[in-house]
Amino acid sequence: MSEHVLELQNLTMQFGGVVAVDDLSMYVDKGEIIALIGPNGAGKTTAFNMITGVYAPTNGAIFFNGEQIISNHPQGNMKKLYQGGSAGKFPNVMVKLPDVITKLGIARTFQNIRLFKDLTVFENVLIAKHMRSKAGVFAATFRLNAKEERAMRAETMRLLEILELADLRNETASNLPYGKQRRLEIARALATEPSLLLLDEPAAGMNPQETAELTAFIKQIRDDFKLTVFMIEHHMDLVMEISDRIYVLDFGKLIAAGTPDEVQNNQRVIDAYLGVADDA
Ligand SMILES: Nc1ncnc2c1ncn2[C@@H]1O[C@H](COP(=O)(O)OP(=O)(O)OP(=O)(O)O)[C@@H](O)[C@H]1O
Repeated sequence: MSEHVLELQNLTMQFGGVVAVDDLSMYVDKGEIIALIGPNGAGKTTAFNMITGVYAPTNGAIFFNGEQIISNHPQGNMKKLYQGGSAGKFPNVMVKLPDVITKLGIARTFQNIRLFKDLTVFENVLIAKHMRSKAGVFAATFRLNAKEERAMRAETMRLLEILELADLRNETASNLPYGKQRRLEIARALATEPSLLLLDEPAAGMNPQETAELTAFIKQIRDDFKLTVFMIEHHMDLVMEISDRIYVLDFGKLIAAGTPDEVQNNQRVIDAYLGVADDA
């Protein structure tokens, strides 16, 4: 049994003959900010998609707080096609859908911002809150539980205040400046009360000023919400400043892991990635 908040064991994701993630093993500990980096197409988002139940891995297992939550081995046609490692190591099959993963306490944001663009800031966060509620969105829609609904509205307001979005609560999401949309996306993730927050390129499209603000913001929410943060990011300034440890993927394979100093000085990483990263 693992004691890590998140542990991936020999994860492989194969799309037909394409091995997107190849035998990836790694862990994230409580309170850490961990970055997953690598060139375009290295398999980073695919790794997030396996952790959050979007894809069932072709092989391997995922543990959350020491408990196995996902496990699989090549099945059907994939038995012949399989090119990853560690075949035969994971006999049991355990699959979970994204909403179940969310309820366990793992939340994520996406590379392309996914908000309800025509709804207000408040409504966007309130809907995310319902994801975690016992009564669910159905009950909320038909006002089946007025007391719970009131509590959720109050919690939504409190969250917006902490994240400095309260003044914008009645603004339509699509009218927000880009940096605030990203912040709202993170607010939506936090509304589901996660203990582990996955951020997929949170600084994508941001200018240096917005990136610097985001760096401080991620540290702040890690502390305020007692989170563990696992993020994919191309902005090396942000990654090097904020990360406790960094994992580097290249063509689906883990090529390095270590502190920012260790990774920056790793020749394999320099060859594979860092030389081009700042242009990304
Ligand atoms: N649903 C899918 N079907 C087929 N191939 C896929 C699918 N999703 C991802 N891939 C392939 O898997 C590989 C890894 O893609 P992925 O998006 O995980 O990389 P990435 O490291 O997140 O890249 P980027 O930094 O550009 O976002 C790529 O070759 C991609 O084309």
